[in-house]
Amino acid sequence: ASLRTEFLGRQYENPFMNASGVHCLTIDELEELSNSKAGAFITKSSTEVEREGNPEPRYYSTPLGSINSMGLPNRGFKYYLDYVLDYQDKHPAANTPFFSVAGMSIDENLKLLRAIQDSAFDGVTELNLSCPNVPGKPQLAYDFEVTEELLSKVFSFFKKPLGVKLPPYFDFAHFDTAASILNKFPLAYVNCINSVGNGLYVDLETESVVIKPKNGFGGIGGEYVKPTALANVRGFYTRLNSSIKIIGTGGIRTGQDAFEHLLCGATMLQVGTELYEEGVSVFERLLHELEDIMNKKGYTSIDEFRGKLSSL
Ligand SMILES: O=C(O)c1[nH]c(=O)[nH]c(=O)c1I
Repeated sequence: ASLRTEFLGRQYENPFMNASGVHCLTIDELEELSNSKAGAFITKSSTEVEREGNPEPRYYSTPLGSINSMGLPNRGFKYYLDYVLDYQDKHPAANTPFFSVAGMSIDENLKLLRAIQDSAFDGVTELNLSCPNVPGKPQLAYDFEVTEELLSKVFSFFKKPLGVKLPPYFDFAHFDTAASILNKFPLAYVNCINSVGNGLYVDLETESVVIKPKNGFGGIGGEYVKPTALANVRGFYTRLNSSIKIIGTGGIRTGQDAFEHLLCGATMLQVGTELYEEGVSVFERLLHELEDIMNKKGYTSIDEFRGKLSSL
């Protein structure tokens, strides 16, 4: 079976990539991703100015996943733009890394996107509308009016491929409203889901929370979130114009999880918690496990089953 994937007119050896935020804060981490079996990779969401992020401990792994309240630490927009432009020059034949942006305000998002539009960047941009961990900042994509206002301003000038990173939704009315807004714009894709916001993990021994920021509240990832991730992938796959592709993120720990996301309609697949725990070797394991499942089922390409989830 072949895992070759076409996404936004570009060919990828396989659909796997890192979830923004994991293993992508420094050039060393980005280079390790570039040299791994990942089909693609993406930078840490950046803001105009470098950020320390929240006080530690701010990430904690559990048997079933993870909780994080990193607080948008990043080296600043210029650090990542310089990296991706340098990457384009050094690897003219390869696919340029994806670039993630998470401005702290509408104006900052517009400023960063204008800079990308005016630059030589020829890759795909991901606008993060769903960071749950900046104290005092609600997740943009839970405010439908602001989301629509931002996207209409963005698409008045941004002409390069742009996707949005969405938080999980939990109500059909929200799927319907979000999709009706997103369908108004020439979006390249939606990425479902970001971590499930503001969960709480308790340590029995210490009778305490496990991360310092926000009294222990943080975004949940890993096995806990797969049913929600699959529901959001499927919910948008069945509501959005077919021109808007889906990136599936959330709970991908095995080839089986990857297969399920593809069956629900995902094209690219992002790995967060499992990559954090296992390192970049996770990609080799995942693509072999996915290939084995496809061979057992008699599929030679992903196109044969993508989106073909049956109802009863
Ligand atoms: O705390 C973070 O840095 C963070 N953590 C997440 O789980 N998702 C996000 O989009 C972000 I920007």
